[in-house]
Amino acid sequence: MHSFAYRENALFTFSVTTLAFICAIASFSDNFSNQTPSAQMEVSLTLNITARLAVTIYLEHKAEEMEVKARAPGKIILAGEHAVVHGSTAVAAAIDLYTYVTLRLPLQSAAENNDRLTLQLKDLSLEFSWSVSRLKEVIPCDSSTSSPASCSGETLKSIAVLVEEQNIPEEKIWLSSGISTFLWLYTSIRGFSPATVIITTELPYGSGLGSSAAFCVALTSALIASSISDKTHREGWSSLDETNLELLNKWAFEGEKIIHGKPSGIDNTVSAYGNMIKFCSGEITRLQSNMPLRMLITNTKVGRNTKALVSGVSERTVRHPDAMKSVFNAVDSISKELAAIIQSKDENSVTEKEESIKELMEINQGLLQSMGVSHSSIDTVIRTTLKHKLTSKLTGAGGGGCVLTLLPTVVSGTVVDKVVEELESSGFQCFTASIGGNGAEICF
Ligand SMILES: Nc1ncnc2c1ncn2[C@@H]1O[C@H](COP(=O)(O)OP(=O)(O)O)[C@@H](O)[C@H]1O
Ligand SMILES: C[C@@](O)(CCOP(=O)(O)O)CC(=O)O
Ligand SMILES: [Mg+2]
Repeated sequence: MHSFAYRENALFTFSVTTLAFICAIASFSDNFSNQTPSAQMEVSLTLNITARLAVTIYLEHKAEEMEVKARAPGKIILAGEHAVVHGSTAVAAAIDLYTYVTLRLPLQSAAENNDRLTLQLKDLSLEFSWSVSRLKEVIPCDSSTSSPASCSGETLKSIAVLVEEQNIPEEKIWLSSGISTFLWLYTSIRGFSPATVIITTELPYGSGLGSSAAFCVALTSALIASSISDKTHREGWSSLDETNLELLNKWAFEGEKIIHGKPSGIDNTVSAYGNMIKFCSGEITRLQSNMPLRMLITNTKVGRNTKALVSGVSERTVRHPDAMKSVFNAVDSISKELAAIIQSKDENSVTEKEESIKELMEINQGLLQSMGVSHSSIDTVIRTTLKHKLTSKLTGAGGGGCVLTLLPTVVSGTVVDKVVEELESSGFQCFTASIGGNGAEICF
């Protein structure tokens, strides 16, 4: 339906432009040679621009497809990972590293000749493709629904068959859950229709910076945007309205369930809404930071899998429910205190606030250790930064992945350079990212 609207629009603009073009030729041709050279030049320029416009619109129409782009950011968790899955409070912030999705939908006539759903993962030079009839044959039809619903075990099994057929290279087998999620979200939101979906990302995969959530949020944003009726072209990125944000966040959470098993929802929420949030059992409080917050991010490059780490903590909780309850309670207090410090407008100097944050990060890291999600590579980062009196904690699921190091305002660039040099000489990769930026955005 919306594809038609787009085509009619293009045809209308094309006709008007062509008419203007013909009128211009008619009115100028008779007396063109009688004009001064500068007037002749002006006429030629007008005709040239009009002709170019007409050709561009004609080509756009001939392309016979509609394109929607979306992007969603990764995140850091300042306090509360894992415990948040068990009902504790956590604090997270969006970072300025994004996953981008381009959705190309063929218009009606072109769709008749193209019956494929294609997924291109550009950074990995991988392409996966299914005929729409194959998708219809394998995925139960009731999976297409207008409101967010969970993927049933039966549907997930059927989708796994479609993923297996793609013969993913063994060294990239970790992508399987992402591709299953793609098929589930696409067919649930857009049904069984052809398209090409192109994905690129600035986030490292499986490193604690929320690549899975950014992927689910960006994909869902593009899918939802494709059915928004007002597709007036706007320059640059624009955010979605509250209703669509809420809808896409619910869908992205369902996607995260396929990848994480039992996600808390904090990653998709911060990726969708951006900024800095306090999150507890689905309840979101947007935080307004009243102090500078600089973090160094170190990627240990030790691969790990969030699903396995989350289920490891759950198993430990089943074995030692009382002890783990106390651990989760302690994390809850840390996150609440951290959120209060960040937002506080009182006279305490920035240095005092930074000292408190440092200590809270240290306690949080100790508790993450007791949940069994740290790693020797994380310990190496912690030891290296501590030599320079800097405090670090893991971020995300742990087990390797990324580590955050607080960079207080008094710390000089020379010290930071030294720490980075030392960390990188151990084979780690360091970078800084701006904290608390925009959430999901779309572009037509
Ligand atoms: N751009 C992407 N394309 C396809 N799958 C992705 C993409 N980004 C993330 N994923 C999926 O998410 C998984 C990583 O998620 P996870 O283990 O939660 O770590 P993190 O979210 O910290 O990066 C990958 O193994 C893959 O299945
Ligand atoms: C461990 C956890 O708290 C965060 C996982 O983040 P990531 O997938 O490692 O980026 C899990 C969750 O909250 O869903
Ligand atoms: Mg994840």
